[in-house]
Amino acid sequence: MHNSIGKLVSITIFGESHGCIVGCLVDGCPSNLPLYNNEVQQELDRRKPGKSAYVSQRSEKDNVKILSGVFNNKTTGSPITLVIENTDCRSNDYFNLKEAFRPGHADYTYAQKYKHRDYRGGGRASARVTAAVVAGGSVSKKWIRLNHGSQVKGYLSVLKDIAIPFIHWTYVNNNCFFSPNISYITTLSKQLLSLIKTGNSAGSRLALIMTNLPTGIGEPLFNKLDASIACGLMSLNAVKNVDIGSGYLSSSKTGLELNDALTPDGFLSNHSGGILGGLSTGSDIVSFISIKPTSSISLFKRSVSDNNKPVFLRTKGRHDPCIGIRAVPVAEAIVCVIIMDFILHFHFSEGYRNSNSHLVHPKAYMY
Ligand SMILES: Cc1cc2nc3c(=O)[nH]c(=O)nc-3n(C[C@H](O)[C@H](O)[C@H](O)COP(=O)(O)O)c2cc1C
Ligand SMILES: C=C(O[C@@H]1CC(C(=O)O)=C[C@@H](OP(=O)(O)O)[C@H]1O)C(=O)O
Repeated sequence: MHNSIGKLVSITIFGESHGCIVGCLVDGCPSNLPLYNNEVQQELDRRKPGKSAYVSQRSEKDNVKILSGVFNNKTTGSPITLVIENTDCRSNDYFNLKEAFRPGHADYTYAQKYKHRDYRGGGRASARVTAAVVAGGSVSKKWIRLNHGSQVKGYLSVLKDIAIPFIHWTYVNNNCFFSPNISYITTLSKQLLSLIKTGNSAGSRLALIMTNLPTGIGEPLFNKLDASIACGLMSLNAVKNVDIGSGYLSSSKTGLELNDALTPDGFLSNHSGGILGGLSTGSDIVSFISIKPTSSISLFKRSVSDNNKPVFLRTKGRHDPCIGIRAVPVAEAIVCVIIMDFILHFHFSEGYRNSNSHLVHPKAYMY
């Protein structure tokens, strides 16, 4: 099992949904980064379940403990260990999955590979472990902001067939959908409540914007910035597609339409999503992810038992009707780790040492 991501700075996550804890080891964070417990907690509070009628009703406080790597509220340069206790598990809900596989979850594939599966709440395959990603990512989030003024921000852009037009960032953290448009709250609420009532779930799409990045971060050819961002995002539970800039729409465009023209003041558009040749252009990096509907639904569906007998299965437990809502802080967190890793690499590059040549910040456009 591959539990780490990142090279110069990395996070390694551990724990299961219904075990004692989940946690994260952050290795390679430079010393002297001011880090307070409440900063990590703030990020965890954005993600935790049980906060509204529109998410999993599992009631986890997600209180984080910093066990190592921080002394007098500053990082020491040694590994940072962050742990979060699991306090609201109801493992009995999962006993029917001991010998049968939920359609759409990881039960079947884990059983095939490991031959010994923790079926309680999805075990290691549960998005409970994304709490650990958010805790670890909060360290990178702070580091990139303090050292480069860079930020990674996400929002819900589509819920099933409802496209949510972006209005302003101020709305995003002030409603329980991470919606950038306050006039859509009633529509989103109605859609979700009717899905919850019928025991069904919905897919979604998130937008992620990375601002104020140095020009030239990334590592062509096999560690391109876009490839690494996509790898981080696709590593998250339930993410089925990543677009960078115009993404899949690029295939239906002409060169004249898609090429971002350059002027002495910078780029005139950002169809590239802020990345050319695997390196950042200095424009905002723009990415979208598509997330599948929650597989654990309370409607019956055909499946098989582990001795390959047909069964008709519905899932118990407390599940998110739409994963994308709580995935916003998770997606931000993993991208922060990747960006910090590349910025650390960038510190060894010519572009960084000869900062009079390439470190200009051209005009950055969001779309
Ligand atoms: C924030 C978040 C919350 C999730 N909540 C649930 C959930 O409540 N129930 C569920 O079945 N899947 C949920 N998932 C998705 C599963 O964890 C995921 O589908 C499963 O691990 C199988 O992996 P895959 O979808 O990437 O193939 C969630 C994912 C994320 C990112
Ligand atoms: C616990 C969390 O999310 C869980 C993710 C999840 C899954 O299958 O991914 C299934 C549910 O677990 P349970 O059935 O034990 O409530 C969610 O609640 C969390 O995000 O902290």
